[in-house]
Amino acid sequence: MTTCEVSLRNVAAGYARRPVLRQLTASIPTSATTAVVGPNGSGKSTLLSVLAGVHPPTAGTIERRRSSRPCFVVQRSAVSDTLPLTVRETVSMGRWAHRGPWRRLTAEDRGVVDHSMGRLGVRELASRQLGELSGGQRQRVLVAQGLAQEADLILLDEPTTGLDVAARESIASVMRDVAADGMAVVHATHDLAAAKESDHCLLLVDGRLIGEGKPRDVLTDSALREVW
Ligand SMILES: Nc1ncnc2c1ncn2[C@@H]1O[C@H](COP(=O)(O)OP(=O)(O)OP(=O)(O)O)[C@@H](O)[C@H]1O
Repeated sequence: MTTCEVSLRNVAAGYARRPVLRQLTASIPTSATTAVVGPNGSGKSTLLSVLAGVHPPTAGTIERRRSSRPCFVVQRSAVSDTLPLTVRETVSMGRWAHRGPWRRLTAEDRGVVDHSMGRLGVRELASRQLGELSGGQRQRVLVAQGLAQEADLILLDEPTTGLDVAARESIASVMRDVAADGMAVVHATHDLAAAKESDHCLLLVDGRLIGEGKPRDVLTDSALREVW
């Protein structure tokens, strides 16, 4: 039986005078990957921000099974190129929620940081500056930072956009592995192939949920023709 990590009921959210999500009722399963799919402007990033707790809903309820802080990996363009940070420092920031920014990392923290870099294949880049990496390398570093948080709920906004096939496959395989470890992984994506490989899928159009379930049942040819 599927365990529900997050349960949203009649959730509404938006910006100033612009309502975006409307009457959204959906479940995010534990130990599974969930793809959030929909056209530009359909509300995918807004939904992720609501799940991350950084954007408060204006109506409805959101129930979490576990109370740890969610990890939110934003699109790589949202992270400044100019920050003078190495890859190791960037991934270590994932431990701040556990230690605070001014406390020294413990041996356990350093182990988690090394393990997270290893999972994403960026350990050999550890002493490089974030700003001098390629887009795909940076994106893998940001996902490693997310993993270092050891959150139960991982939210990734378009984690594979603009990446080559190898980098896409490496991120997809990490998402499957961390889901198998018991986490709930949610990714907003325009990559229908990646969405189809997910365990669960939410299809959004104009802020409304028009399909939820197994990708093969939601992303049918007729649904895709209708939406795009
Ligand atoms: N900070 C903001 N202030 C005002 N409106 C916003 C803001 N962010 C997003 N919106 C609006 O909310 C709507 C949903 O945007 P959102 O970014 O959630 O969609 P999306 O499905 O993630 O789009 P995309 O596929 O283009 O990334 C859009 O109409 C957008 O213009």
